[in-house]
Order: sequence, then structure tokens, then C-alpha cells
Amino acid sequence: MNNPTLNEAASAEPILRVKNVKTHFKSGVGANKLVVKAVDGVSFDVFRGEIFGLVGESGCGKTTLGRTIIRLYEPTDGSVEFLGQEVSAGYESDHEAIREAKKILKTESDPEKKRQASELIRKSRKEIARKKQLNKKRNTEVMNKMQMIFQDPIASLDPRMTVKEIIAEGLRIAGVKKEEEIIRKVNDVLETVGLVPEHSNRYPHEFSGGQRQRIGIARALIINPEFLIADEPISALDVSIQAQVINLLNELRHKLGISILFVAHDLSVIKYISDRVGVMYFGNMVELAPADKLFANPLHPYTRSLLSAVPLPDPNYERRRKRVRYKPDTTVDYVADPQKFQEIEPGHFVLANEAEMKKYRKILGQNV
Ligand SMILES: Nc1ncnc2c1ncn2[C@@H]1O[C@H](COP(=O)(O)OP(=O)(O)OP(=O)(O)O)[C@@H](O)[C@H]1O
Repeated sequence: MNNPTLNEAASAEPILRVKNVKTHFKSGVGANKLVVKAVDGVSFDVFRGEIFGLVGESGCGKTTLGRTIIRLYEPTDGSVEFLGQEVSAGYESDHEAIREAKKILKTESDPEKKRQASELIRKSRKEIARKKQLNKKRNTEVMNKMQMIFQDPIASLDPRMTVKEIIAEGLRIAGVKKEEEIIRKVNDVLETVGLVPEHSNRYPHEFSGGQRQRIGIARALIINPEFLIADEPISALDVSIQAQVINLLNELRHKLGISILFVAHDLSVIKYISDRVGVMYFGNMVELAPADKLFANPLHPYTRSLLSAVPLPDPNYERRRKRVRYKPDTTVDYVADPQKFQEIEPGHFVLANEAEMKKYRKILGQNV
């Protein structure tokens, strides 16, 4: 992927690489077998110090993708690399390769082709075994550098634990035993998120929603992560305090150099906080660009429809505004001219076939 324009806090070194990740949920058997392709082949990088916004309507697979990245779900296919290491991988395409090779063994008479098919089966089986092994083991040192902030601070904090106990849990799991060290670290992190040491002996119900989210952020920060996944971190909060939490996350990225994958359905928040934005639709990424480019020149019809739904604080504009509903164009022949996720201007990617690329190039004023 090309090096896009990044916020000055960010560097062009990827901290996370998501490579053609698929996460499918299977249920039922035989004729009742159902497969939900929650994430169906998504690729992107997150750079150091960058805030990457992931946006899309409910059900498009944002949460599933975040959970796959942090290893709550195993990918069905593709792989996730974090801090330069492969941390999980799926093997559906290896199974597919084996099935295809077996067909060749059954039908071909050409000995060379048969030899190649046998070799492919051997290699694919080896890959499957390697990936299963990878998914089983957990490199705690690497994975501790990735933490999650949840949508609902009330549901994610144990009501019977004090703030100190909640925040210190990660330290204890990491093997820190000295009480003074724990107290010092908890107090430091409370300060980082805008709370004070006196808060540490209270219980979650004694705090407002915004403060609880700060506690959730402190809990994530205590073991010095380099990457945070913030899944709808403000959508359960009052509008009046949403901005405070957003500003806090932005500050953390500048002060601590942390990268953030910010998942949201609300484009106005994404626009404000993100360096780059990925737009998801039904398990696929349909557009990815630096935030300013995406908002200046949205190309994919789904991105356009999402943008048309962002309210502006201008009543005249609001009255005139037409909301476009996105209906995928059923007249386009994607079999003859298949869609690819391709770069149309530096750092700006769109899911399109060649006919659509021509149209989009015109919109951008490029010579076609
Ligand atoms: N554990 C699961 N088992 C089966 N299907 C699932 C599971 N989790 C999610 N799904 C399905 O996968 C699709 C994507 O869901 P996901 O929660 O990732 O979307 P989302 O964009 O995060 O939506 P929301 O904002 O509502 O959480 C949906 O159709 C959902 O019903």
C-alpha cells in the first residue's frame, strides 16, 4: 500500500497489517448449514501513531473485524500481523487448494500435473498445521501491546471491584506483585486519563458515564499498549461528554504515540479524529483514504450515501439535503469486469471494476 498523507504524529511504519482477512460464522449442518460472511476479505495497514477510522452501518462487520484483530475470533482466512509478527491466520484457502488438487489427481492423466497437485496438497497441509499451531499459542508479550476499549463502560466494568482493582488487574496478570509499584502505576494512569488518585478506592457506579469510559481507557493503558482498538467508544455516552473522550484519545496518540483503530458508525466523529478512514459495507472494505480526501472526494456510492446522512448544523442546508440510499447497481456485470480494491489517487483506494474506475477518474478530474 502506498504511503498516504498522515498526521504529523504518525509514521509510515505499519504497526498492524490486516491481510485479506475473512471471518465467517458457520452454524447448522447439511441443508440447514448457514454461513454469515461477517468479514469477507479485508486488507489495510495501521501506521504508528495513526488513528484509523473504521466506519459502516450496523451489521457491516466492524466489530467482528476488531475482535478478529485482537484474537477474540479466529480468522477463517487471511492473516493479521502485529508489531512485525504474524499473530493469527486462517486456512480456508489452503483447504480450497487441497480440494482443487484432489480433483486434478482424480481426473488428470498428465503425470507432471499429478506430481504438482500432490506437492500442493503436501504444502497446503503443512500450512494448515502451522496456522493451527499459531492460532493456538498466544504470544502474551506481543498481544499485551494491543488493548481494547469497549462501547459500554457500564457493562465492561465489574461493579464489585474498586477502580484500583479494575485498573490493576492487567498488572497483576502480567506478574507485578509489589503493592507500591501497583499504586504508583494506577495513580499515574488515572492522571493520564484526567482522573485523580482519590478516585481509586471508589466503585464504578459512583462515576458518570464519561468518567467510567476514562476508567476503561485507564485499564487499557496500564500495561503500556502500543495499539488500541476503540469499538464505538462514545456511542453510549451523552453528546455533551463525547467530545471530551474523543479529545482524550487524540491526546493519548500525541502524548504516548499510541495507534488507534477507531470503530464507529458516526461519520462526523470519524472525520474529526481520523488520519485515514476505511469504509465497510457487508463484510468488505469499499473505500479507504486519508480523511480529508475521503470527505472531499467520496467515490464509492456507499460512501456517498453514508456522507449524505451526516447532519450539518445548518437548518437551510438540512432542509434542502437529499439523502441517498445506497442500492448496489444490479446492471453492472461484475463477472465480465470484476471489482478490485484499487488505488485511484495516492493513498485513496476504492472497490471498483474498470468501468467504474473510469467514472471515478472523471470525478477526480483525471485524464481518462
Ligand atoms: N458470533 C456470531 N455468530 C454468528 N453471526 C455473527 C456473530 N457475530 C456477528 N455476527 C453477524 O455478523 C455480521 C456482522 O456483525 P458485526 O457485529 O461485526 O457488525 P457491526 O458492523 O459491528 O455492527 P454493530 O455496529 O451493530 O455491532 C452480522 O450479520 C451479525 O449478525
